[in-house]
Amino acid sequence: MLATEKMPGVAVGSGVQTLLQVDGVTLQYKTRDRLVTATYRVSFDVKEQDRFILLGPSGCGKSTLLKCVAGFLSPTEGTMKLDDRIIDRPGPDRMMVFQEFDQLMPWLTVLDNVMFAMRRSGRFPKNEIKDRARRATVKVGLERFQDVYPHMLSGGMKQRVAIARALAMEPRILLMDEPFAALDALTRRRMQEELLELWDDVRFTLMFVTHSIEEAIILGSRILVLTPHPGQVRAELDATAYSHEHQGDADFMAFNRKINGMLFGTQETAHD
Ligand SMILES: Nc1ncnc2c1ncn2[C@@H]1O[C@H](COP(=O)(O)OP(=O)(O)OP(=O)(O)O)[C@@H](O)[C@H]1O
Repeated sequence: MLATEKMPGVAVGSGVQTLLQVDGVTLQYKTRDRLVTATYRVSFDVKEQDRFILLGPSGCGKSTLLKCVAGFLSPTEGTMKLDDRIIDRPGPDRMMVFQEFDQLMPWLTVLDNVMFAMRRSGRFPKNEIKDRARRATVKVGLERFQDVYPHMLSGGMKQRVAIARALAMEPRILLMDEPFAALDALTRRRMQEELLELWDDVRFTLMFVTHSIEEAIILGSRILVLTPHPGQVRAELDATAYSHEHQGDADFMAFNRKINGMLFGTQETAHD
């Protein structure tokens, strides 16, 4: 089935286990002369197989929240738990997928790129690494490209390698911070479609940061709308009903306007 259809009847993220619990999280940076509050008392849950979007204006703390999930910084207030365990450091159960253009090592083949992080982590028996890496590339549909170098791949394929490399570490959640922000509109759309297709095949749990309302609606199963700096939760929305095919539809446009109003208007905090 086409990935961009969001599968009516399949309850994405519902009835499945809560993976990540964020409870009243305030995040701050201490600089030499001031304290910057990036987010204020943010709470949300991410369930297995969610495509969970953090959406908000520049500076509202989206990246900071993602870094906290990754374990690079700790909350000043509140807790973050993954599988009921407090997150207090980085770990292979949370893999960050970086932007397409800086994430693969150009001198290594696809398979070697996937194996590199596995070797470094020391998590897997040496004699299993190659097989595991092969399985990860097969999972993302790149079995015929294992011995190819990154410059021979399309942008979408490079993204698949980066995701294969992350998935090979068997994370509980994939974290992506505005990976498509620098791309032209057509490429961006193709990458979004690729990501959804891959999600359809593999059903990983995804946390994705964007400040594009449209991208959030297309990619997300759930959208957390944050207020301007410091970020607070304005709303948590179900976006399972919308995808690329619905982009010009009245419903899609109305949903877009609703979110736009939440971000830039005066709408009250809401949950639906
Ligand atoms: N290392 C840092 N030291 C001090 N302040 C920081 C640091 N990183 C981010 N900030 C501040 O924290 C706030 C949140 O930043 P963050 O990058 O998380 O926002 P964002 O929503 O991801 O923004 P954007 O969409 O522009 O990437 C901003 O006011 C930013 O200036």
